[in-house]
Amino acid sequence: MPKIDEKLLPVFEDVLRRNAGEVEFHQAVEEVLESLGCVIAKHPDYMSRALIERLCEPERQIIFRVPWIDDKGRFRINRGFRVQFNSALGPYKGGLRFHPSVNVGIIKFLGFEQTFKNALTGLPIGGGKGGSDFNPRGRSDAEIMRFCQSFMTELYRHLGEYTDVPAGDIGCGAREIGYLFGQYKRLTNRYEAGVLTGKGLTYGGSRARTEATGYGATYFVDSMLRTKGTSFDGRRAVVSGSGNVAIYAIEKIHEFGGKVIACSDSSGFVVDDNGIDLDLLKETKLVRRERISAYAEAKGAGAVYSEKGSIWDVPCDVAIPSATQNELTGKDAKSLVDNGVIAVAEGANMPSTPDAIRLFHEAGILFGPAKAANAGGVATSALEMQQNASRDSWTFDETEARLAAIMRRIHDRCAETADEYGAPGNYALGANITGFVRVAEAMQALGVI
Ligand SMILES: NC(=O)C1=CN([C@@H]2O[C@H](COP(=O)(O)OP(=O)(O)OC[C@H]3O[C@@H](n4cnc5c(N)ncnc54)[C@H](O)[C@@H]3O)[C@@H](O)[C@H]2O)C=CC1
Ligand SMILES: O=C(O)CCC(=O)C(=O)O
Repeated sequence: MPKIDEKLLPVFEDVLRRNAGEVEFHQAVEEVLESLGCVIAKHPDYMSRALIERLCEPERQIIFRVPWIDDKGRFRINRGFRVQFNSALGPYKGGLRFHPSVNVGIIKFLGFEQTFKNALTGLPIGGGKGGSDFNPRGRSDAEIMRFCQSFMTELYRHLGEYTDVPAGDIGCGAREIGYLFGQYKRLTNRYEAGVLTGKGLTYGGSRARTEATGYGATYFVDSMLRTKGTSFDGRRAVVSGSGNVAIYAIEKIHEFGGKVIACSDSSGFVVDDNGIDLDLLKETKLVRRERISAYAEAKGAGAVYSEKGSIWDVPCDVAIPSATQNELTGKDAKSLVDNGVIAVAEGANMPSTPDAIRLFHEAGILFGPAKAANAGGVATSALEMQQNASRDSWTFDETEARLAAIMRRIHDRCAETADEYGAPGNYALGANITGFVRVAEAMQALGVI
């Protein structure tokens, strides 16, 4: 199994030393470096020009205080982050995560991954990520708005349509993007639509952006299945999470003729053998903002809620982890493989642990890594920027057709690169190398940056 090439070990040791304790960032870097031994053998100049070291060091890291007042008049303080990772290909681009677990290491791993993912889309976007340890759960609308306004009151000076363009992520959806955009507009006195993506359709958002990550992951799986002469038709799928990515992955799988039989949230999971009722799931999660247990209660017969065990023990043909990092362990991967899974694609960022990925590769199943499989969201954000720049607004079908074409291209590029480097079918290797080479070539052309 791949290990880091000895020429790259000093780079990794440096990352560990300079970013002590940032375990998710270490994990993300290690996974990419394991793929790059064969690249530096072909391109020794990448080493001599320190391109890999430069790529592991963010261009800029911003950490700031976010003070706000809750509904009871109490003063609250959160910490805000924006890691502007790499702008060789375009303005920094990547979401904002609002979740109590957020820290600089998590934002750094996400920004690092984003840089390669954005490169893979083939579109002119650099990589960045941000967020806060703010917990939106149980907060009123007014509290969310005050928090977002305070967050933007610092962040706005670091943003711009040619500089850095955030979007949503966990805990940051259309409502939060609206409040953030409103405050940006107030502070700058500019209607700079291209400064944020994931906007509402009434003020410059793109059709299909909401659906894009989940739809895109499903297109990616469909492309992988086609290489084996098969499809979603009649297949059982499990999708973890029940947020933005999960909901629209479920929607598209159903359109493709598959049946999603389980989904989850951070408290437990639901198995519904008749297939997840998407209208009820949307009502539960997007409108009433309730726990997934409320779905099972409302659905009644056929739907079983559980807080014990793992969603990955539910037998399925296709699995799309779409909740959070490291949610699918080696043990879960073994269970999926033993139960006959044929394809796994990462809707979330880094949801599979290194052990799990190793097992999927050893078992020879189709494995779509996050950088490729969930790139549809950011790609459609780039399409939103295009529409904003040309003051245009495309139809849903036109935008989705572009998304589908981008996902098929990403799939094919990863597969071709894997073939070229002697590892046919290894999409993870293909994604890492394709993304890396595109950024490295641009950095090389731009001088010592
Ligand atoms: N929204 C987007 O366009 C994109 C999101 N992603 C990634 O997809 C994943 C999900 O993001 P969204 O759907 O946007 O967020 P969301 O906030 O809409 O939904 C997150 C879902 O994950 C669940 N969850 C969170 N922590 C969990 C845990 N520890 N265990 C089990 N479930 C947990 C939540 O209950 C919720 O159902 C994240 O890894 C995010 O970085 C990746 C690409 C684009
Ligand atoms: O749409 C975007 O700019 C960011 C999406 C994102 O955060 C991700 O791909 O993880």
